[in-house]
Amino acid sequence: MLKVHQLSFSYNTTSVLEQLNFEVRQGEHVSVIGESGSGKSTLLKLLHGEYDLDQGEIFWKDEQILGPKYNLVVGYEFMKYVAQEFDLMPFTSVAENVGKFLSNFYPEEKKERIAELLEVVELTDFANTKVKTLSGGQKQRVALARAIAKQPEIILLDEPFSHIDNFQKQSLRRKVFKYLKDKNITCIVATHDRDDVLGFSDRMLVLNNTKIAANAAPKALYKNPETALVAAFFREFNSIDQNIVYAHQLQVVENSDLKAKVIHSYFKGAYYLIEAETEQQQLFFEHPEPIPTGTDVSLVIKI
Ligand SMILES: Nc1ncnc2c1ncn2[C@@H]1O[C@H](COP(=O)(O)OP(=O)(O)OP(=O)(O)O)[C@@H](O)[C@H]1O
Repeated sequence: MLKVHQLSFSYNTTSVLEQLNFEVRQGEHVSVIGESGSGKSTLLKLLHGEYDLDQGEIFWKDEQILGPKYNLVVGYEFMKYVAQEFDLMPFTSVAENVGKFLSNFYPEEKKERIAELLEVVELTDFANTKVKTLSGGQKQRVALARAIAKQPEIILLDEPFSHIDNFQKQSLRRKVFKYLKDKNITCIVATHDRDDVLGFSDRMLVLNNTKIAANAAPKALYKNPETALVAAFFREFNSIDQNIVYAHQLQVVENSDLKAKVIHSYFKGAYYLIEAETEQQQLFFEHPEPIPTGTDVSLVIKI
């Protein structure tokens, strides 16, 4: 169990996180979301022991996570952190990078383990390629494989799939998160991508204004987002009479009190996102077909 108690941290005089309290169980998958600059990366670095806290404490089981003031070497055996910048060995092969922290004592087992890890991150064909010749996304996958090589108890991932193209992202995400769940590895992911959260996270921590604005299951927050910040993370939404209404919850009908004029139709694949305006506000709704600009429509909220 990870326990964070009254954690406060500032860079020089700028307060970034104030009095955070939360817990994460062994094997749990928790996402940390929030606007750019809300402190997601800082929180992961603090959990990793990279900085000294201003206040509060962090425990993994019975061990207190301490910053550089108390620890000569940053980090702990049971914890791995994959930062946005990956610290790889550029002139050695993918396989050597992945196996860097594995013991050479049982070379056959080491080889098998590296093969298993390369399979998880879909880099089997690149085992002998030098890291310096890889793309950003491939490097990110090497960093992921290296982090899980020694089976940590807890892994901290900062935007883990940000460099990976859409062709591979979906399957890679499923493989990596399934691997972590199967091995009961606690996983904390800082992300901007709702697809990293929906379908994978047990819980979401929302950072806003130095505080935890929400801490709940993604489904609960999706169904009842409460704030624009949370709703915007999931999908396009409107604020109607101070209620959050997702674009897919607005439907065109023959006649209603909510009337709007269409401004633009955006092709979104399975549907069109229609931008419209009433006398008071701009509205977005989803529709199976484009609607000509200037068309008057009546809308109802369909919950
Ligand atoms: N080393 C540093 N020194 C001083 N200020 C910093 C440092 N690192 C981050 N900050 C500031 O702390 C705040 C939080 O930054 P952080 O990188 O944790 O946010 P984030 O939520 O991870 O952002 P993003 O989503 O853009 O990665 C920002 O205002 C940032 O400018």
